[in-house]
Amino acid sequence: MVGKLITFEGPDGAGKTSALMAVIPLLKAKCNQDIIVTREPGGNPIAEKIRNVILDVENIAMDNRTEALLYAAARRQHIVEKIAPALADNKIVICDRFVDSSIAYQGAGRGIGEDAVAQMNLFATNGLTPDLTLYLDVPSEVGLQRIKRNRQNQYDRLDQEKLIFHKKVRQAYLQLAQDNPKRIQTIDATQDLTTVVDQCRQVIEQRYPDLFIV
Ligand SMILES: Nc1ncnc2c1ncn2[C@@H]1O[C@H](COP(=O)(O)OP(=O)(O)OP(=O)(O)O)[C@@H](O)[C@H]1O
Ligand SMILES: Cc1cn([C@H]2C[C@H](O)[C@@H](COP(=O)(O)O)O2)c(=O)[nH]c1=O
Repeated sequence: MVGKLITFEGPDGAGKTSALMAVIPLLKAKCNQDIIVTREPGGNPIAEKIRNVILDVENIAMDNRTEALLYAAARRQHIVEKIAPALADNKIVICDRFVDSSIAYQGAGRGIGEDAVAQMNLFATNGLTPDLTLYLDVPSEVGLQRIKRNRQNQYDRLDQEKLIFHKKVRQAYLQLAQDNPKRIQTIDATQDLTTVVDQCRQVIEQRYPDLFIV
């Protein structure tokens, strides 16, 4: 594969989607390669259907390992249908969440174990790993407060989890960032959105100076 896979990660309410949507036009304006934007779980029709099942607030009976397997299944379909062909076509794929989310949420948050979830995802990804990950870090209280303030009518099954769950997720992300300092760049997402967007842009442009016309 010759393109680049760049992922955005972070706890719920960190501002990943907002930052990603704002940074894409800035990158596209300067980039000499095609950029596609996608998300997990989802990104193609089958994976979006799996997303709806996972996040449905009515599915309170869902077993933790079932949840982990569904995220991995959605990921597999997403990679096969969308990510791998785009990378083979030399595109830059920017993805809202990827395997790190499973390690943090299912591995740590649900308590399945980070190593077990990483192993399970190896089967789904066949070893595909992001070239660069932007981890938008916020304390769990801040992320949840943002969602409560602005998105209360769109609470999904994961958003509804207790604070302790979200704190475990954040700790796992911080550990992942510490263990993978070259791949994962941490951005303080408590800053205002303009600053966060500017820092995301700088990290990507500085990592790949050949791709951007400065
Ligand atoms: N830097 C910021 N400062 C204050 N509010 C922000 C900031 N970034 C995003 N928000 C607001 O926080 C809320 C959550 O943002 P967003 O949906 O982008 O987060 P997210 O990380 O994608 O969340 P989730 O993973 O739960 O979908 C939105 O209402 C957004 O307007
Ligand atoms: C990919 C992935 C996601 N999750 C969680 C994280 C969020 O709570 C939801 C996805 O919704 P968002 O609008 O994209 O934030 O799912 C997870 O637990 N495991 C995963 O692998």
